[in-house]
Amino acid sequence: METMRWVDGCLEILDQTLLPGKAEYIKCEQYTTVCDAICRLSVRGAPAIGAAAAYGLVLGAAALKPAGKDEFIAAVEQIARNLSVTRPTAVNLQWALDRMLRVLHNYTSGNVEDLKETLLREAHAIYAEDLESNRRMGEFGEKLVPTNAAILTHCNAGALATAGIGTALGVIRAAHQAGKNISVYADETRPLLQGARLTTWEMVQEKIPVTLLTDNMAGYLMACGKVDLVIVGADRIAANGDVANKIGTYGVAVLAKEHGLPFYVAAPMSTIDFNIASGQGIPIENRDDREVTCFAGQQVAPEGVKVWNPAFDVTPAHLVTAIITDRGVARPPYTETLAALAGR
Ligand SMILES: CSC[C@@H](O)[C@@H](O)C(=O)COP(=O)(O)O
Repeated sequence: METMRWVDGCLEILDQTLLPGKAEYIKCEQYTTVCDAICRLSVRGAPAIGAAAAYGLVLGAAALKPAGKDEFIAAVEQIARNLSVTRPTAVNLQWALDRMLRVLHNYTSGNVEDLKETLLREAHAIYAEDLESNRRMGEFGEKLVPTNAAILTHCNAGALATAGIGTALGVIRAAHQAGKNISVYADETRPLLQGARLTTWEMVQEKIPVTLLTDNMAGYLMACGKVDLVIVGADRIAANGDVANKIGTYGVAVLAKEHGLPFYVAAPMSTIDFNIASGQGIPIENRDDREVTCFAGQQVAPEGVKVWNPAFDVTPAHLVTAIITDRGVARPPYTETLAALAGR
């Protein structure tokens, strides 16, 4: 099932808020519908947000009837700004929009209609490249997974978060395909349950053995000797290898260190932000209090209680055993190895 698809000039987004109960697509005819879908997490996961934003820009541009090219460019830049503020942490969102804006600025012909078509081709390219990048991460990462490994993952870094087989789950899929007899433990991932709702759904569909646990069970699971390694995705990786990912990832990394387990991060190069030196510079999204005070539509905390709801945390590079990218596997010191993979 595709995370999103381009049909007759519209973007259709699989509404992940309804999974696993219902698989329904939201038809986006206007870019503002894409903005809403990103904010509500109907489409989520760093690479998927980037691709959706690129298509959103195409929809916004298509609706413009400018007097001239300069006016068109200014209007598209404003649409890009509106898309870019929907979610601040996943750098793939800004990366994809920057790539679209480069096409916009480098276009030399005066014909706005042709430019709109060129923007659509770039959005398709972003989507197609992510698919291929997932495949390569799977190929590199699978080699790190021993036969019979029990793998703990957090949140959903799977097909639903990307255009292809996923980042962390892409590695898991590749290891499964290689006949390694692996099994998966999925953290439920409070508050929005991406692990319980999405990761287990993907694994069940693929017939990969999966066991669900609540987030506070991960330490005991490791202490019982039931985990061989951890693999997670990332929303933004700083130049020094500090990793921002779904809230709770940091705790899992600390636990992995305590139990002497490898902690791997799988992410495409588009997730690495060389403009940010360390995790301290990564913007962390804070979300609505109701995500914490309510559970499955039920109020579970007193009305008006103070809430802290950061959607992501930062795992320091020293807790990360290796970063599996689409260009190869980086090991510490990440400042050097990530730059080398990027050819910088
Ligand atoms: C391949 S996706 C990696 C990350 O984006 C994923 O682990 C994650 O944290 C997603 O958070 P979400 O808030 O669901 O967008």
